[in-house]
Amino acid sequence: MPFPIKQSLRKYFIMGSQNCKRNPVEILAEATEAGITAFQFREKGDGCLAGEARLELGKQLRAICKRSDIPFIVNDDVELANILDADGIHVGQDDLPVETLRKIFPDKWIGLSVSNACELANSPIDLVDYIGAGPIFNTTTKLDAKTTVGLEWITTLRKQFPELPIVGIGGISIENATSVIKAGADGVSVISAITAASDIKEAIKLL
Ligand SMILES: Cc1ncc(COP(=O)(O)OP(=O)(O)O)c(N)n1
Ligand SMILES: Cc1ncsc1CCOP(=O)(O)O
Ligand SMILES: [Mg+2]
Repeated sequence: MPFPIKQSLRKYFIMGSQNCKRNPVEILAEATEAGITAFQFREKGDGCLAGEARLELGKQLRAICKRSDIPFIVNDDVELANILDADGIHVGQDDLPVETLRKIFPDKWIGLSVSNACELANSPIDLVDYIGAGPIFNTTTKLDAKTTVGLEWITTLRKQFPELPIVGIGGISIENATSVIKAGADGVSVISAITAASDIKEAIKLL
């Protein structure tokens, strides 16, 4: 993995076509020009693409990340991560276990969502490359999001794991992003702060 992980987590954009009011390929191209540091393809939820259409979009988004030299992470789907030659995969607590994933992908980044102390106790942190901590604030983007955990969750994780790459997620905006970093995260991961922005480049600059 040629990318420095903590720097890559700094402005981590997550998106699928279901999050976009216009062409996702154009949105990602603008976002990379504006300085996002990593991208996660998350084609999931109401109105998302499936089958060939999903794969075709994935290929186009993957090509943009390659051109822009930023990591391309696939959400949940091992087969898609393989086909698209992703740099990493992001999974949650109900997805494929990290122990299995690490055997399949010895060299790809594995990101794991950790939302509370119970999940943390059951997570093989030594096998993951980074943690997605949240939802930090209220979000309407993910309908089945867990209970909002607040900035305290970042502080707690950082105290326990001084060196672990941590990215905050959930309801992160231009206005509150700094508080997530001050709490100890290496970066912010956002969907709507970018996809719903009237000026994507300005939003990324302000983030
Ligand atoms: C960076 C990052 N953090 C958390 C998540 C959420 O993953 P998960 O809990 O598996 O939920 P879905 O995204 O699969 O709905 C994420 N995707 N990225
Ligand atoms: C995928 C995900 N996981 C936890 S909250 C969330 C959605 C984040 O979207 P937004 O940045 O629009 O709140
Ligand atoms: Mg998942």
